[in-house]
Amino acid sequence: APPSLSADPFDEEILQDPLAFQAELRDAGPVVHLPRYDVYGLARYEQVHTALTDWQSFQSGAGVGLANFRHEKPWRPPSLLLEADPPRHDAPRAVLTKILGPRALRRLREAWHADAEALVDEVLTDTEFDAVPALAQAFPLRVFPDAVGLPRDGREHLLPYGDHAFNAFGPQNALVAKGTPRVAELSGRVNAQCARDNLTDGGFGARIWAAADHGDITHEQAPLVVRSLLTAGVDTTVHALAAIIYAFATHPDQWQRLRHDPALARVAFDEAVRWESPVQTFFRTATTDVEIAGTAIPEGRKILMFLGAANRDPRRWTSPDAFDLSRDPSAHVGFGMGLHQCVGQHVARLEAEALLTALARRVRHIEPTATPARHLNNTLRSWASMPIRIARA
Ligand code: HEM
Ligand SMILES: O=C(O)c1ccc(C2CC2)cc1
Repeated sequence: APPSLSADPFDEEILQDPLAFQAELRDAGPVVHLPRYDVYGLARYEQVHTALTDWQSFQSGAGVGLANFRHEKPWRPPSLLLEADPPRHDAPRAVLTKILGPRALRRLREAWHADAEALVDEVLTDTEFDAVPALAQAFPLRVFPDAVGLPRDGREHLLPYGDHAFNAFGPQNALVAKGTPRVAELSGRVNAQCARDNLTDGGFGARIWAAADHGDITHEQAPLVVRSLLTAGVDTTVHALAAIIYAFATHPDQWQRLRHDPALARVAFDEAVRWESPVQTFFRTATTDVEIAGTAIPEGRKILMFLGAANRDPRRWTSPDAFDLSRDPSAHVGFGMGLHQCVGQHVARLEAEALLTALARRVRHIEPTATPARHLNNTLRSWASMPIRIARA
């Protein structure tokens, strides 16, 4: 039988600072039973990579949270991408691959770089501010809803909706209870924003509906595919941008490297996603009795993949805890891997590149002015506030 650890991975102390627990998990073995939830934990890069790429043995269709959709009703209709396996997964995935691909984003590049410069100019009228609201939240909320084609009003529901959705992948703990009173209202608002007549022409949303007109997906599927963008596309990038700013505020030498070579913005984004892993965990369900690293996992059991732990596994990475722009972070699992690998990663990368390029030109020095405050979430590694001081270039 595999080793077991009695800790609760979703305990608030562990969510606040998960690194020691993740090291304990990795060292306990390639597969660790977690009796607290009767799930199997994978924290080493090799096993997480195996589970992510073997979608037949480790399925998403029973949900990618602790809840097993075969036994309990999901809190919302399952995603046609995240919580679907082939063949159901195929058409919606092909539609988003086209709409969110690097080529499709070329038309946004110039506008997003200009928006980033405008925002940074506004923010830098002060030299001390909280980077979370001022930059990490402000920039995605300035460019992404417009790119989707959302109306101006009602955007304030996106962050709390996503925060609850990411909590809901975990157990029914206090973090989920915190969001429950607002679920009906938030869901109503977000679902309304997926309706065709609420989406402006040319945006990602209208293009999803046009794909239904073209017969690539059905008109019943279209609003759910738009919902995927609204669920996955806001909180993730907000916390990734916060992670990038935190990484550079605490590694001034790396900031100077970026300033001298702005082309490093792209690798800086992936290194920050590896180092912080804004999406920390996801589950899979054993499709049949399956074996991984010599451990038998019975059909129907949940497997908990610690993406953040895999991204800091010393068996895979040299000096994993270092934030280092000279490494090649491209094999990180911060966007998943294989069939379900993040289809929105190019959108996220473009947002980060635009903001980082604007900051690198204007800011000579960044430093924390107080201990930053974590925002706790069952799935997201996130920040509530990050007070910094900058020196203008
Ligand atoms: C830094 C920001 C982001 C991070 C860290 C992130 C992370 C991830 C991860 C780990 C997965 C794989 C889930 C799994 O294997 O079960 C994923 C899938 C997905 N992401 Fe992202 N994501 C980010 C940004 C975005 C954005 C901006 C969008 C939309 C524009 C998006 C849309 C999606 C969708 C639709 C899926 C499901 C893909 C599928 O199941 O085929 N993500 N993301
Ligand atoms: O399709 C969705 O609704 C969806 C929700 C959350 C994510 C997380 C991984 C970024 C991905 C997709």
